[in-house]
Amino acid sequence: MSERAPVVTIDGPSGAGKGTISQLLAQHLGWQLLDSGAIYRVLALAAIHHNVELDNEESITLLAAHLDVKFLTGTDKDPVQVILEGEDVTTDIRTQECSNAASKVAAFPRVREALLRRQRAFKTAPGLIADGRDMGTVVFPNALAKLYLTASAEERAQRRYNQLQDKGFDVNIERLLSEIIERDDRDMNRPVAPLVPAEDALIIDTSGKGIDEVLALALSFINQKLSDVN
Ligand SMILES: Nc1ncnc2c1ncn2[C@@H]1O[C@H](COP(=O)(O)OP(=O)(O)O)[C@@H](O)[C@H]1O
Ligand SMILES: Nc1ccn([C@@H]2O[C@H](COP(=O)(O)OP(=O)(O)O)[C@@H](O)[C@H]2O)c(=O)n1
Repeated sequence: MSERAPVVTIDGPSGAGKGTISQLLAQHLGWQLLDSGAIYRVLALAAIHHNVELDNEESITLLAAHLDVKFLTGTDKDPVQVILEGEDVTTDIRTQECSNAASKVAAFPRVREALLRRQRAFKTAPGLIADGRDMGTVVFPNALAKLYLTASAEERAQRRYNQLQDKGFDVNIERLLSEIIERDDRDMNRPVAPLVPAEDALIIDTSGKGIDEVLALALSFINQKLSDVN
């Protein structure tokens, strides 16, 4: 692990474009990528597989401490392949059930604590792009550049609807919108590591902006920060 590897954090609510921009940045810069949401999703799936109640903080914390998850290089469609206890769960963790369950288990302080070291271990040379909800506020407070992406709930629900349909899931836009609003509310109002922009984050409202435009804004901010330290 490198103490000096630069970190760029990308936080924000569901469907804001974090995963897309993080993958493009990681490719462009040749840096590591941490999809922290995938860790909470895998934990939720493990709880469901092992019949652990989602409201039992102690059992979920134990599961988090012993979570057997691997992230492998995937395909163009799914650049990261997620393996839980030897099983490929790349698609399974993207269901609406798993999204909602992830946001429930993520609200427990001890669960978050148990996953901290695992997330920080992703910081290796030449640098890290960290995607999540508390990357710039809690996990990497000294990050070189912090971005906070957002968009209207309606636009985020529409994007997620298109994305899930493309993956072959059967989805309902009204349900998706109400679940996104409910999940935003839970993520923003939990007692630990709530979803909030870091004080020094650049906030980008991606409503009405294309992916290329958001990427260009992010890259110019990161390049400025990189040139400030060199
Ligand atoms: N600026 C954008 N404009 C339009 N669609 C976008 C934009 N950013 C991302 N998307 C699309 O929205 C969907 C959700 O984006 P994603 O990156 O998974 O969001 P998040 O990681 O914040 O939940 C993806 O299908 C992606 O291609
Ligand atoms: N750093 C993070 C990342 C995700 N999460 C939780 O995990 C859930 C799923 O995260 P995600 O990033 O995969 O979700 P999407 O933005 O892809 O919808 C979120 O709703 C959060 O509750 C978190 O608490 N902290």
